[in-house]
Amino acid sequence: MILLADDEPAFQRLTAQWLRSLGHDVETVGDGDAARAAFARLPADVVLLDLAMPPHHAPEAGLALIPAFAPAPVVVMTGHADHALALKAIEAGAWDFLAKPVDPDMLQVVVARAVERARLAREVAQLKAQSVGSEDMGLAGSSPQMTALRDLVRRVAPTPLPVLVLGPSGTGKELVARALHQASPRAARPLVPIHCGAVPADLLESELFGHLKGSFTGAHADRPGLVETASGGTLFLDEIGEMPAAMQVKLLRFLADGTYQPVGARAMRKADVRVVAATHRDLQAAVADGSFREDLYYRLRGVVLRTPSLDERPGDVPLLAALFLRRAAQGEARFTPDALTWLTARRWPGNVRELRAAVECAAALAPRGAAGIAIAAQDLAFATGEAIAAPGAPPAVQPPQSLEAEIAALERLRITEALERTGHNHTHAARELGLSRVGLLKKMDRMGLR
Ligand SMILES: Nc1ncnc2c1ncn2[C@@H]1O[C@H](COP(=O)(O)OP(=O)(O)OP(=O)(O)O)[C@@H](O)[C@H]1O
Repeated sequence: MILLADDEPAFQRLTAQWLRSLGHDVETVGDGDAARAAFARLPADVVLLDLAMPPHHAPEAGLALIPAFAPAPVVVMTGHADHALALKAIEAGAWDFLAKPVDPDMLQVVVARAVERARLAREVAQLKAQSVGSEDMGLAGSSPQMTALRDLVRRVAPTPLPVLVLGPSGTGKELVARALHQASPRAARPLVPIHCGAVPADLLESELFGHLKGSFTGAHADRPGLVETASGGTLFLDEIGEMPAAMQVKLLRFLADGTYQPVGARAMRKADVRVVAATHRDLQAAVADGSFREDLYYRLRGVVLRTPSLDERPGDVPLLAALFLRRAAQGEARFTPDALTWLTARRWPGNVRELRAAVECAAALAPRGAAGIAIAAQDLAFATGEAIAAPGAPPAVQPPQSLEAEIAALERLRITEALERTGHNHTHAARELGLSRVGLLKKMDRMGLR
């Protein structure tokens, strides 16, 4: 479908007639707001846009409109003498331009190219969506929990149902939202994320639903909201549990029938958006204590997906660590056996995010030998701030392997600390540790510390 936005009735009529005679579906509108609203309702494949239309008649307002139609190719129509403006439009993301009065043959060629481009973009998105069906969709892990989660994502993605993703912090809730979008028929349209807790409460409404020029101090121009930007695609409401009460009502109305009101606007608008929300908070408890609306909770939870913590699937730790190491290291890289033991023995309260950060940090700091980098337990401990070894100093904390090994590591740590504190005076260090001098020396011999 082609959206033709032009305020001259005669031009609109004749152009639409010509395009229809060439076999295209055409919808016509006479101003910028109507163009945006029509696109939000039903995203067109191609947009033909006159840059100087009501309500502003200023070409700058037309230029500002161009991104709202992404990813549809936009063909702008300018006056013959407006070459500079046409170039600005291309910079702003327009696909092509036509000079007015428009030559019908030229129009036919430009529109055919733009339609072909839109078709190719759709095809690429479809192929991508099919291929994600066979891979891990970016959600790595071979545990039964992750396999079940991926299965659910594949089943839910093609539906228009709203999805609520629940799980502790750092477990991949945003990745699930991306996988849902990528495997859905909306993949060619944008996925628009918003962190509901990061935007100040008084700005959230305008951020989500947009505003009209002059609707509040500082609103110097009309601005589309994220709902409009996500039109035809997916809106990801991250940390939905942080959404202020006043916004919860407005979001509820939008979820009920797809309508919303930009700040300062009189009329309602409509957008076709699939909503995925996520939170690490216990939403049911928030409903019980009155901080989250019950009706909104039930609207959001069309389908509930849960991302498991790493504690629930420790078997995924080596696999994820190897994945992050492959991504972070350029060239050969591996973990030493003690590093793998350390990784699986440790708990990861920050979940995959913490694991990823530790591996990336260790990979960046590890020295590169001829055979690439080998990351040891010590490097990981250093990366997580658990053991800061001074250059040349004996390793501070060894990875806990068994109770015996843990006791030995602690003994070694206490002895090296005491020696450092006493300037390597064996008598003083022994006294501090509650040992005889000979006893300390024997231990130091055994540990190779002399
Ligand atoms: N299964 C996974 N496979 C690969 N990477 C993962 C996986 N799960 C999480 N990650 C990575 O871990 C990091 C955190 O993931 P993400 O932001 O999706 O978590 P989250 O649950 O949304 O966190 P928060 O609740 O703090 O917003 C990201 O870098 C992400 O790429």
